[in-house]
Amino acid sequence: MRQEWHQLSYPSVGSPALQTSRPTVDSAEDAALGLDNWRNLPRTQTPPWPDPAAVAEVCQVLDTAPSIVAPYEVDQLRRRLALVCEGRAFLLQGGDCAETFVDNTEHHLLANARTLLQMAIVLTYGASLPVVKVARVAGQYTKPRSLPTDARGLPAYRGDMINSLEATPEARIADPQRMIRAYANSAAAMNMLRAYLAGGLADLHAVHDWNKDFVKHSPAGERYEAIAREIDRALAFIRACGMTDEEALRTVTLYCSHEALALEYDRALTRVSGNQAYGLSGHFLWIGERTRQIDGAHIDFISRIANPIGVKLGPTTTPDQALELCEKLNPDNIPGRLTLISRMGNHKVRDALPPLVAKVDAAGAKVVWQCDPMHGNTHESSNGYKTRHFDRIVDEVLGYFEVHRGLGTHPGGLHVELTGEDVTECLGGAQNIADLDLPGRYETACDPRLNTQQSLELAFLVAEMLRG
Ligand SMILES: O=C[C@H](O)[C@H](O)COP(=O)(O)O
Ligand SMILES: C=C(OP(=O)(O)O)C(=O)O
Repeated sequence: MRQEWHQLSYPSVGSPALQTSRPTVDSAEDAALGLDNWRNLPRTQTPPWPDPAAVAEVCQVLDTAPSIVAPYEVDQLRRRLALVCEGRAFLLQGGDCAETFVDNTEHHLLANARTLLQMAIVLTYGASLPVVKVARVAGQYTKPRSLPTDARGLPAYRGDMINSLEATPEARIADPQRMIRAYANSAAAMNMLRAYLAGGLADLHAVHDWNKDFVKHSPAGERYEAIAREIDRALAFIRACGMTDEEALRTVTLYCSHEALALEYDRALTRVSGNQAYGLSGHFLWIGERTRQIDGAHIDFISRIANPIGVKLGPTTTPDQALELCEKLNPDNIPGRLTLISRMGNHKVRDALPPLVAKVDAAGAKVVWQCDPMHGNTHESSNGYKTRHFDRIVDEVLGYFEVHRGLGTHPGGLHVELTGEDVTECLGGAQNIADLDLPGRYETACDPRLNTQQSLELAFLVAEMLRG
């Protein structure tokens, strides 16, 4: 039976009692689920924990702690992503490159959530489709690195879950106690977001008012006025019909996601529900470009949990590798289970993406195709900052739409690094941020993020692409 969007919001009346989860305490069950197989497999980007016994002790604490998310939410997200897979919804995923403990504040979390919601309204209108909203939040505390050391020769910063950004040899030692802090921060973040989202943060009219403000004040606002006016008229129509009290207009579900890199953490927060394992450290977990080896530890772990999952695909991915990932990660070909996240770079997307999409599509593999226009477009500015240019980001998205339109597949979504703060980390956009502006507010702990204005501008441009 075809399920519609509104039927996926809550467990339907008459559904069985809410399925709860439990820690994996039975070793026979553990073995059957294979949740620890990864421990014997080749693994890259392993956190350089100095003392394995200390890691085990921390994991024992996390093993029985309440999980960050619940299995029914994870299932609900998978069903929503199935609609994306079928071309009946769009996926918007975004947030910090690296969350930090110090920035896990009410102000920062709400600013990021608000920016994502603002983008979602514009995209909903542009695509005329429901938008599934997934934040990089409540667990995005690990980073894969290109090199083991930084420019000063210190051990690389690997995310607050592993070591500290502070540039001293002591602060860079991997400390497993940080997993407990990451867990506590993630739980607090989800608690706060759930409360504000239920209390009106996502009210459609209020969020659109913020967008109108953006259009009014942005130097490029004129270009977006037409779409903003159309959304305005649509909302006025809804109001005139007396639908202002509709639950759907006042609340949204915002799912949380992070890269499953520190497998000790994600394994410790895995629980069993029914006869399946769920990675309950987040709703959606993904594997990065640097850890997607088909016989490696990360792919093995993620293959064993029931969550919707993603894999990043860079320009060196071969069509055979893409298909192998589908076969290994989604053997039952469940729509919504697997998202393939292309991050090719704007110069390569038009050549590198088509063979992958064609091969996966020809094999009948059901996937969500999502575009990450950030990670293939990083360069160093003339004054030494790691940055990305807005024009290249937009061009990669454009290339991604062209490829999917050419092949008749659904360009299912966007994955971006953004913040609701007025930072100066990415170049260009209507504010015309230049190399010399970068030091003004360059605050990221790792990679450059779009600021609020650049994020909204991207949403308006994508809305134009979706309509056109
Ligand atoms: O966010 C992604 C990666 O962690 C990052 O791009 C790697 O950065 P590096 O090349 O500075 O190590
Ligand atoms: C590290 C990331 O991406 P990638 O694996 O694509 O480099 C990321 O999204 O944070």
